[in-house]
Parts: sequence; structure tokens; C-alpha cells
Amino acid sequence: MPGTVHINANIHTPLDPGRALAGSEQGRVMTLARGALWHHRGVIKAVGPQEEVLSRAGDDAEIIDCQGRAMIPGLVDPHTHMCFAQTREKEFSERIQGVPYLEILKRGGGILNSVDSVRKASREDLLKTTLEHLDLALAHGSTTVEIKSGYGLDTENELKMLSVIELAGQKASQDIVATFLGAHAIPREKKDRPEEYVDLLIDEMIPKVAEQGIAKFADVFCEKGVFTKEQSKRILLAGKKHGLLPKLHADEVHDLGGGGLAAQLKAISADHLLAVSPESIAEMAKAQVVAILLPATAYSLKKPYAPARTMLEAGLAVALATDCNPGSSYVLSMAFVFGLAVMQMGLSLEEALTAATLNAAYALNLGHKVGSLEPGKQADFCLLAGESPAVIAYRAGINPMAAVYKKGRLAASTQRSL
Ligand SMILES: N=CN[C@@H](CCC(=O)O)C(=O)O
Ligand SMILES: [Zn+2]
Repeated sequence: MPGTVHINANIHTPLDPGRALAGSEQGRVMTLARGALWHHRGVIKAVGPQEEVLSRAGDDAEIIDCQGRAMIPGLVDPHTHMCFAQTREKEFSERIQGVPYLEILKRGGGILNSVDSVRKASREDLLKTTLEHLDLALAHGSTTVEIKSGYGLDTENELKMLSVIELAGQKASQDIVATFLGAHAIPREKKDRPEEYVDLLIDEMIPKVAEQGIAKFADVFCEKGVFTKEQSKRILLAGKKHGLLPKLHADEVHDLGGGGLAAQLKAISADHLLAVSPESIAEMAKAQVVAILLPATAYSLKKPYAPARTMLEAGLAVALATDCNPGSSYVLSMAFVFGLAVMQMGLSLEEALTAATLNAAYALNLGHKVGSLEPGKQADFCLLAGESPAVIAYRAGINPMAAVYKKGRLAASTQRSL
């Protein structure tokens, strides 16, 4: 059985040069009217003009008619905190009345409330919530998702979170990538002794996380009142020594030079960057650090969006993510994030598509496997409820996915004819 051919699709995909597409390259997307995609055993065999692909696949292939819908690569969400126990609606109400996000954390709420509930939660309960989040993300097109720890803030609970994230990866349809974020906040018990917590991270937590073998990356929330630039550097260097590649929550509220630090450490990504300086942007471009932008967080925190156009002009590769978490962005839809990027940050549809697929894949070291529709990559793709990716921003507020395929299998669908 030579697999399945999806015919009559308007195909839109970035083409993979073996790295993220940066600067003026980011908007280069291949489009193909009446295209076809042939896959077998979860892997793409061919993408091209319909007649050509059909003749290569042979007479025995199953045929599925996409009815002129747009086909794009499965979306990649490279920054989430979707493993948590309880939402924080009360805090959201406070924030929209003007209480700043960092003020809530300073008062012992915010992230620290999530830590209280995650420490109390059983593995089963955490898994249940995480899987519910993953199902919703899948329905909105996310076929690959990164999930961070960071609501345990002690060795036992950080390892617990990472083991739940691993289990979620075994049970969910998506590919899941785990990141260790023990440096998400200073836990209550170390409030007056932050250096002691940094030592604990370096001497105990990072070695144990590395030994556990689930996390691929280490991340730090480098921010005023959280971790300083110097502490962030020490933690990420210790992670690197143990094989955890660095990522950084950088310049989200204040410019601490986090983007520059990410460049210095050759981090795979620097994320947020709402307050990043032009100097840090230039350093990131030189070091080829992917800028992961999280516009749903700017939306939820009512802050100015990250300077995406300046970044592209400086030659940076931009990726997009939901940042799904119970505080600053309870958003699971990459489609919503795509819409914000186009409507609020000035990305073209093509730049946003690359940001949500290929560049997001490279920000997780998965560019060889996912992020574009090309032979040899996984057959992860979305059919849109429209003829082009414009529909994702155009039909705001509804789910623009007609169907989501993971490794060639229909994983979620909103339309009966598929
Ligand atoms: N800013 C730091 N961490 C998360 C928010 C986590 C939370 O508030 O629970 C973020 O990326 O926005
Ligand atoms: Zn985050």
C-alpha cells in the first residue's frame, strides 16, 4: 500500500534551507495551487503539482480530496507553560483593573500561586489538565508543542512536572519537547535568600534534571525582581555543562540586556523581548538566536507588542508561540497568535506562517523533522477553512482549522466532509 495522496490543495509552506529563515528571507513561502501531498507511514514522500504527485504515488494510493482548501505545515508552539494545576482568573481581573503583573508576583501571588497548587497536585491531576490543554491546542493546529516546568521550584516537584510532561508526550497526539524552568521565580521558602536558591538550582536541580533525561533545554526568567542577568548566566552555563541547551525569558517587562545575554551564550532562542534594546537585537542577529515572540502575552498584559519589524530588518529570525500559562497568557491557539502577529505586529502572512512553523521548529532543534511540507519530514499538516493562510487572521475568533493531521493521520477536524 503506497500511502495516501491529498489532492486539490492550495499548498503554502516555507522551504527549509537547514536553518531558520531570517530577515528578508522570512517571507519566502512556496505556494502551489491544485497541489498534492503524498505521505506513507507518517512521512512525506512528495509535494508538488497534483498530476505529477499522483503519477509518482501510483494507482494503489488512497486519494483524499482537499476541495481547494489551503494546506500548511502543522503549527509548532515553541513556548508554553501548559502543565499547571489551577487557573488564576482572580489575578486576571486584578490585572485588567491596573495591578501590574510583576507587582502581583512581588506580593507573593502570580507564579507562586501556581507553585502552591502544582506542589499539592497529584501526577494524575496534572496530566489530566495538560492533556486537556494539548487537545485544545491540537484542534487549533499545534502538532508540536514545547512545555516548560517551573511551577515546582524544588527538586521533587520540578522532576514531577517533567515526568508528567514526558507522560503527556506519550499520550497526546503531538510531539512534545520539555524544558526545565526551575529558574522561573524565587520560591517562598527562599524569598530572603535568593542566592541560596540559585546555588540549589546549580548544585542539585540541574544535575538531577539532566540525569532524569527528559528536558532538552534550560530556561530562566531574567527580569527585575526575579533572576538578574548574572544569575541567569550562571544558571544557563550550568545547564549547558549538563547538556541542557539555553533558552531565555528575556526583556519581557524591563530591558536587562537579556537578548544580549542569549547571544553571548549562543542560546537557541530568546523569548518575549517586548522591551528589548536595538543593541541586543543586533547581537542576537549576529549569534543567530531565534526571537520567539509571544503576542498573546502582550495582549493579556496590555503592553506594547515586541518590535517584530525592527527585528526582521536587523536580520533576525522570528518565531511565534502562545506562552500558554495561567497568568500572563491563558491562550492555547497558535491561530490567534498568528492573527495578532499579522494585525498588531505588522508581519506579512508569509512571515507569520514561517514564524509559526519552520522558525518555531528550529527554535526547538526540530527543523530536520517538522516545520515545512517537504519529502522526508513528518506528515504534519493543517487544512484551513479557506483557500489561503489569510483566513487565519481574517476569520478572527473562530477556529480556522478544517482538519489537523499528525504523522499522516487525521488528529482533529471541525468539518464533517473530512
Ligand atoms: N514571565 C514569566 N513566565 C510566564 C508567565 C508564568 C505565569 O505567570 O504563570 C511567561 O512567560 O509569561
Ligand atoms: Zn514563558
